[in-house]
Amino acid sequence: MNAPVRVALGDPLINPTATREALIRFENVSKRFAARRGQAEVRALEGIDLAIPKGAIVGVIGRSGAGKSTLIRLVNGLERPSGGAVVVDGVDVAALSEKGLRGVRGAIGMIFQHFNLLSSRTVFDNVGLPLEIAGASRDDIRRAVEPLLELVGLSEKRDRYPAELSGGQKQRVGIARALATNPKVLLCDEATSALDPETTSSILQLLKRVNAELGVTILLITHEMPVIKEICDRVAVLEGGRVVEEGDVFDVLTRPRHPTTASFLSSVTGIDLPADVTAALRPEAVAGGQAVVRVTFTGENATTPVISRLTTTLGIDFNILAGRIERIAGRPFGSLVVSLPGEEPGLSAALAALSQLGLGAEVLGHVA
Ligand SMILES: Nc1ncnc2c1ncn2[C@@H]1O[C@H](COP(=O)(O)OP(=O)(O)OP(=O)(O)O)[C@@H](O)[C@H]1O
Repeated sequence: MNAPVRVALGDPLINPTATREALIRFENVSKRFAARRGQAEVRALEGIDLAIPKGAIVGVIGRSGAGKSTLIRLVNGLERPSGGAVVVDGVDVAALSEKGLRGVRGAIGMIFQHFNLLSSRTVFDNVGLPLEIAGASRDDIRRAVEPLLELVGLSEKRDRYPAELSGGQKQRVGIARALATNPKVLLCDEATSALDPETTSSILQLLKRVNAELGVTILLITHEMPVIKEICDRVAVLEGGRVVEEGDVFDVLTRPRHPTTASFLSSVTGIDLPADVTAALRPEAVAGGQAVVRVTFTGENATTPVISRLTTTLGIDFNILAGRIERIAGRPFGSLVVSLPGEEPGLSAALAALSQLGLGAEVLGHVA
């Protein structure tokens, strides 16, 4: 028998600045792109109802073509909805004129997958650009830009040009520029998709700081579940232009209700079984064989040694085939794959006992 698994628990990490009050609200929003030259009309978004709480970091995940870019571009009026309302800080941006939109855009910063920096301008001048456009004085620009360069760790690169920077540094410039007008909202359009995993992590940590220290509400779109897992408080899953699942990140990632969500999850909460076990798995019970069961446990039920509870309660030994403990939204989530006697009624009794302990249990298959 392997040693009991002990899980050290901290308090759930809840973003202290997030409130229930919505800063952005999508109300029954639809977006259609008109038919063009032999192409049918595209229904990019349908019936979107979504609230982005003030101070939260909210992620929208979906596959290519799900409607993520369209959704985020509705917030700053880069796209207009075909129906419904997009309310930002009490203002329906869909109802604004171009002039009205320019006013609202100052309160909304945006960063992009490919950074969108001006190659002929230095780091300092890229960051100061939105203020320059707004007519700020050179002194005011300096007073705003210098602390932002400090925040993103690029004070020493202020006179460099984008071509002299790494991808991560370019995105840091993008973030500083997006913050120059002191926005309430930061929109992130696949902001880490062009970066390697380590750089992605450092940019996500920077976004977390921006949220915590400046109180900026963040709405990000991504096709990568690890991004959601690392920094978001809430997540919405978009599929075919509709929100198919939405909620607190820990709840959605540990108890996905929609198959699309589940399919995104294998990279963050799945376990790779040993190849010989995978190859031997069969759907039906094998006489005298073992059932392969995935047992999951969350922060609430992981305070005591999971394995010893199972053996003392169930009175049976079993083998651990694989296991891993994740942190999702700052809270522990563990998965163990075990094999135990697969014949009935013993198997059903074991599954019922696992459930009574508050543990998730899913039979993955059977082996001889
Ligand atoms: N300007 C446009 N004209 C016509 N169709 C469009 C336009 N913009 C987007 N679409 C269509 O709307 C749907 C949603 O596109 P969108 O770019 O929002 O998806 P996405 O989830 O961001 O995809 P990706 O991850 O590939 O960027 C797609 O079918 C796309 O082809």
